[in-house]
Amino acid sequence: MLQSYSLHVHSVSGIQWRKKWPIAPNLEVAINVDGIPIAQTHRKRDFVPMWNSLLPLSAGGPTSVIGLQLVRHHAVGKPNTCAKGEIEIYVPIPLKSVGKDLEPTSGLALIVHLARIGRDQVIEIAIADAVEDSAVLGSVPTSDLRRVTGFALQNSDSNLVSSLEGLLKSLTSRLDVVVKIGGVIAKIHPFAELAYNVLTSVYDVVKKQQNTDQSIVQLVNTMVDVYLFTKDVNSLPDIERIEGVVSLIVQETARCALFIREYMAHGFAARLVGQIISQDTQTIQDFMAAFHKHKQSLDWALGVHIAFTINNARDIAQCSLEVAKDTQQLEILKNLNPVKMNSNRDGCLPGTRCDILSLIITELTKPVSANSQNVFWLYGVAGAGKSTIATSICQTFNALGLLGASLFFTRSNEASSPSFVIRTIAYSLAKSNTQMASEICLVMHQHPHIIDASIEDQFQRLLGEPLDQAKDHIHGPIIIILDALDECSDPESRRRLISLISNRFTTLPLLRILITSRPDLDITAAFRNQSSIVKMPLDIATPSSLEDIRLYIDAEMMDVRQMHFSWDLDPTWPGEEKINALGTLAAGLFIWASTATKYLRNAHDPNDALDHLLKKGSDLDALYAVALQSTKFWEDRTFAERAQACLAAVVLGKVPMSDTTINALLGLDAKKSSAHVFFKLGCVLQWAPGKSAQILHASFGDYLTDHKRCSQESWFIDPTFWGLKLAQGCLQVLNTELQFNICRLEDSHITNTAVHDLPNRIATYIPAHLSYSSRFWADHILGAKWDEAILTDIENLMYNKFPFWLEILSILGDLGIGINALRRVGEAAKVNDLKLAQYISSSSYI
Ligand SMILES: Nc1ncnc2c1ncn2[C@@H]1O[C@H](COP(=O)(O)OP(=O)(O)OP(=O)(O)O)[C@@H](O)[C@H]1O
Repeated sequence: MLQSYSLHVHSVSGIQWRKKWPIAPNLEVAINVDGIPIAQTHRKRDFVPMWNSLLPLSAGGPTSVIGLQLVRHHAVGKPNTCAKGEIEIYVPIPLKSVGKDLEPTSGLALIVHLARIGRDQVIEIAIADAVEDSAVLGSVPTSDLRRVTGFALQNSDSNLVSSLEGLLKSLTSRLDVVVKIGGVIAKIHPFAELAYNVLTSVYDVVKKQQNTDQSIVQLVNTMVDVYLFTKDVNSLPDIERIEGVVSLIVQETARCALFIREYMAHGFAARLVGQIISQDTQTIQDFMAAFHKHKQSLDWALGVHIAFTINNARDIAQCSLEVAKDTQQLEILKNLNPVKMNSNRDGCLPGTRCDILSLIITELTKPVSANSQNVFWLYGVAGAGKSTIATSICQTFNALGLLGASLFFTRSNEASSPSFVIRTIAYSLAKSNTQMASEICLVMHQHPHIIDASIEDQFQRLLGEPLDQAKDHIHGPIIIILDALDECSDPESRRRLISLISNRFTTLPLLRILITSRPDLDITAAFRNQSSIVKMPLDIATPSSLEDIRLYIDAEMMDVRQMHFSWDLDPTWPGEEKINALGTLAAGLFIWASTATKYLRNAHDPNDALDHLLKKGSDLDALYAVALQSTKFWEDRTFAERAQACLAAVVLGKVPMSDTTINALLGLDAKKSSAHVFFKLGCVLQWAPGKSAQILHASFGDYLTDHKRCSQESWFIDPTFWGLKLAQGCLQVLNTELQFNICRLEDSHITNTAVHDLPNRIATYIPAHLSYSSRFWADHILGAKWDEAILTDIENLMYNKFPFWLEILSILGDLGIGINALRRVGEAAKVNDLKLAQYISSSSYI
């Protein structure tokens, strides 16, 4: 008798082509049953095709074999088979009869039908099974799910509930010991506290429930066993001795607690069904294995009395979030063209910001539910410490494997643009979760130009839909951090992003989004009345903020004393009274305390410098003035101008530049290098010879360029004046250094991708200052006041070097920048020089 089947041909993985074909091959899958051709998929022209074809099949008997061939079609000539494989429909397993029930026979076989099915079908089968069981037992003979659930609840083992209750009680009390003794150990405390809070909430749920699962009881039992060490460790030195292992254990506990909470939230019937899906079962086993391993490490560390750390805790149990390993997927994902915006700073000094960190962690890890608030906005004045808090949160969730994406915006980074945000989040999510990776790759396949779409479209296709599809494979919250949103471009450019965050991000309950920013008008206006956004001001005047700053100053003084070792300062220098006085002057502003202590570190005479600081008062501008004044640059007019130019390049530069690049732009030679300026500004700039110079804090750039705050000072940087100077520097570089075939390519007709050593050639022939000038000259020119000299420089570039400029942009992969720049300069030229404007508008058509 004929039996019908459906075959879903999805895609092919692991293809390695022998040759690099210039055109994607045309591929199809041909299907036969028992050697007879039955069907084929549509052809797909792709190196990694996805067919997604559903094909009906018929087979004659239990031994039928389905043959599948990957066939390549050519423009001319016959198609050829690249790969083939077979599946048997039935798998008979030979059995031997045992016992007395069966006659001995040689042909006894169990026939197994193996097929992959979807989650819905699994649930259907499980419910049908449960209904059948209940019918056999004669209690609830109905197919109604609710009644099946009720049946399952009534018949579950109440002993398990009480044993889980008992175990959780003892686990939380042991964890409480760790929270208390680990209170000041930053490595342990946030994780222990999170685990404690979550487990307490699980305990409350369990007390109310009438049922539970054996596997969860076993898991909690294993954890309790690991925490036996709390009985022996009563003193702080002891816990410090085993700090490394304990830190891993509490991280694991926090992860596990979050998983248990999500798992328990699904209700018994759903969990019963979930067992069949087995993903949760696998996760539970992974956790058990990890805890056993930690227990061994701990026993060893306690036994041999040495501190012991295991690197890479995440290797041990990759539980809820897995890394996308498929290299082909990674290749596809790279087309999202994401940007790197990681935090490269330190988190909070241990012992500071404890309350706010704990509050944020609790908010971000609240149970997933459709109507909970999932966007958390921390706002406060410049330098209050928001980004440092965001960094600590980022580190905490990264260690827990729950960090989905983190974007730390900075004004000096061209990547801090709204257009990169959604695709960078999508890329990071895909990298942290295999299911998300598959879903996003599918979107990229269906919408190859998605990164050129509007951010609303990108949101829907790259976040909304994939998260919805992958939701069953995501345990618990995924944390997204957007730090310093006010530094993401300007209010006009980020208008749609802000609206997306306040209206649409709140519809993604699986994501927990921490946003930090200054209370800029556009952001405040958008978030103010949005009920699904938790608003949290970072108040600098609270007693705990003041105490945190005092702690910070105290800790920083150790560095100051070390720097000034030749002064033989007392180990308690400058004494409690002066530390308190500095704390009072900082008035809750971390940036004041941080700049002040850096100033003391770099000062020639620490005692003099400290007295000077104490006299100046708490104004941040006054502090910056003290730091700048102390360089003594401003007494000599020529030197002052050079220092000002160097600072302007750092503050107005479109990307961070090294001292050598800045020298080339400003026409400074080695004797007058910008390095001399940067060397003396360690308390406000981050710089090392040959490395890029960046301001340590955005508020310093604000101060230097604010007419109202420092126009009377020699260091004031008027953006219109210095913007023009930088534009002139760029144009002079371009007019001198641009030339035909700058990278010495053998053939100028081939594409960039065909030049295998292009990166080496770029490094050799295009120095950083030439690349910077090519990309940003037009940005500096806009908003500046044109004069005769700059007009001559622009004309020179346009009439004499224009093709070479386009060539360099094309090599750098930045042609888009050139076209945009031309358009904007063309508009500005209309006001200044009509002939040039006409020339530019005709070049724009090239
Ligand atoms: N808890 C902390 N522990 C140690 N240092 C801190 C802490 N908070 C802030 N700082 C220091 O203070 C400086 C300013 O803090 P941060 O950059 O976090 O402020 P912010 O509120 O994000 O400022 P802005 O809004 O201007 O970006 C940091 O560079 C850091 O050195």
